[in-house]
Amino acid sequence: MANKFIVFEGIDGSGKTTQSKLLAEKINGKYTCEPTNGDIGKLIRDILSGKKCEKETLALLFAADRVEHVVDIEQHLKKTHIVCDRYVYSSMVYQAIQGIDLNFIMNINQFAKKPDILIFLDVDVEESFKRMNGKNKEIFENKEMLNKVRAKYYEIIKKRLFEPKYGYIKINTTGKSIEEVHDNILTELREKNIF
Ligand SMILES: Nc1ncnc2c1ncn2[C@@H]1O[C@H](COP(=O)(O)OP(=O)(O)OP(=O)(O)O)[C@@H](O)[C@H]1O
Ligand SMILES: Cc1cn([C@H]2C[C@H](O)[C@@H](COP(=O)(O)O)O2)c(=O)[nH]c1=O
Repeated sequence: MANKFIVFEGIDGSGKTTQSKLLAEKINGKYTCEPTNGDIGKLIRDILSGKKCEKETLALLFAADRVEHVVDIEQHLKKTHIVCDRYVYSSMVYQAIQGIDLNFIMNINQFAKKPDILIFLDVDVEESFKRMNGKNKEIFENKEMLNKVRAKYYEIIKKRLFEPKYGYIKINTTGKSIEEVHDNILTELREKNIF
């Protein structure tokens, strides 16, 4: 069976990093994330922490970071599964909400590799704020914004934009423990015969 490329998406504080690391460990895969820890990813994190930047520049930086990331993903897929914490769908959501045209976003990300599955971790915004507990999120730190982000994820999935090979898994994490969400994910992956 070929190694799988699995992507986690969801609003800030939905549990992506927690769950993607748990899944990567469970399936002996490699955890990766966007923005990456490379030079472009580091520049993006500087911007996200408050450095001024035009929204078009940020969209291009995420796409540029993704160019390097996709090369890395392709290499590692030869040897192991990949579990990715945020990917092109975050650009389709966050940059679109910032006012960037979706066709432009898809065009600058046209090289992005389609994942095998997208796991969308849904959560009530109120709960996500409690979980983030003051984490410094300059650009996207308000409930109205995160509600727009959540709605945009639903829109993308409904329209099946950049549809993964085996489709989507949607997990509602509100009121669930980390372990319960992890178990839900494993169950859904087995039901889709991903593993
Ligand atoms: N199901 C859960 N119940 C309660 N707390 C959780 C749950 N999942 C994650 N957390 C906690 O919520 C916080 C955010 O989790 P995590 O960093 O995994 O979210 P994230 O979606 O990656 O957030 P971001 O997009 O902001 O990086 C962490 O402190 C984590 O321990
Ligand atoms: C990949 C990607 C991310 N973003 C935004 C979404 C988040 O608010 C931050 C990343 O923060 P995290 O705590 O590391 O998840 O960046 C974006 O706007 N566009 C993207 O493509």
